Amino acid sequence: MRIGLVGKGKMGNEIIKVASGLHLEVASVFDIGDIINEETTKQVDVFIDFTSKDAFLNNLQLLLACEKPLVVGTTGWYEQMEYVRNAVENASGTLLYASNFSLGVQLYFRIVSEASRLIDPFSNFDVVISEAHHTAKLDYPSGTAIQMANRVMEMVKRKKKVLTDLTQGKAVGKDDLVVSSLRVGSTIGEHTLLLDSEYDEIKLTHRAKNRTAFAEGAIVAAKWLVQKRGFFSFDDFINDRLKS
Ligand SMILES: NC(=O)C1=CN([C@@H]2O[C@H](COP(=O)(O)OP(=O)(O)OC[C@H]3O[C@@H](n4cnc5c(N)ncnc54)[C@H](OP(=O)(O)O)[C@@H]3O)[C@@H](O)[C@H]2O)C=CC1
Ligand SMILES: O=C(O)C1=N[C@H](C(=O)O)C[C@H](O)C1
Repeated sequence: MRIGLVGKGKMGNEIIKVASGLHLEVASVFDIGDIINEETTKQVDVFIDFTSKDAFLNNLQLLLACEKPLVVGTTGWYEQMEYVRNAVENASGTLLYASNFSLGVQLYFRIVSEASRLIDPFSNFDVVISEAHHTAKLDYPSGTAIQMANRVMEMVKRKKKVLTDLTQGKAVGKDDLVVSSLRVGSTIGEHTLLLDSEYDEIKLTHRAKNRTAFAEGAIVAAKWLVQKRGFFSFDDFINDRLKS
């Protein structure tokens, strides 16, 4: 499998390192300003994109026109999910996305769902999400925190609205699910689900120690995707693996 890497930043460089350890070829690297077309992507079997929301959305049609599967690690674009899904389907293309390619986070997502299900009947507990990342991160809340919030909203019936920004002079409602973002130093990624009552608190935290798990997950997903066609999330891959 020959990888076409889109974006050579922190994650792009990690993909190059992990791919080399797995004896996989990164056949082409497309950084900002590089041309993506049929000619320049001849050597590529699958694209892996770690850029930015704007870069990903701007490159999407160009990438689909190359008729290669596309693994998307880039976050920040989930409000355009339907646009992206339609673009992939109209092009009869193949795309898999994840907010977080760490297998530990995929396990954590399931723990978040289960904790939310358990706390649902106990209305004396509030539920809050927080995330911390490095100061260079462009999007907030993190894609991972958005997916945690989706899981909480699915299970905790008293939460009606996700609140990612506070308003001066306005208190937080009991039915608001607060998602708070902190940007500090070179923090790789930390997510917490906090269950808080008058008497005690339960904190469930996932802390990434480095970026290797993100890169490994994206490469494993790329290997799975080259056999497929359609629009997928990393959950589809995990569920498929759990079956076999
Ligand atoms: N799903 C997951 O597991 C993970 C997702 N992420 C997400 O991945 C994305 C990238 O993260 P990270 O690597 O830390 O960010 P970086 O800023 O370190 O890297 C992004 C790279 O993309 C380049 N770029 C910008 N525009 C384009 C373009 N049009 N075409 C090609 N390359 C372009 C940037 O170039 P320049 O610097 O010159 O602008 C930069 O080199 C973010 O959205 C982040 O949230 C991050 C970690 C894990
Ligand atoms: O920008 C990052 O660095 C990360 N982004 C992802 C996200 O937005 O959830 C995943 C990881 O936490 C690192």
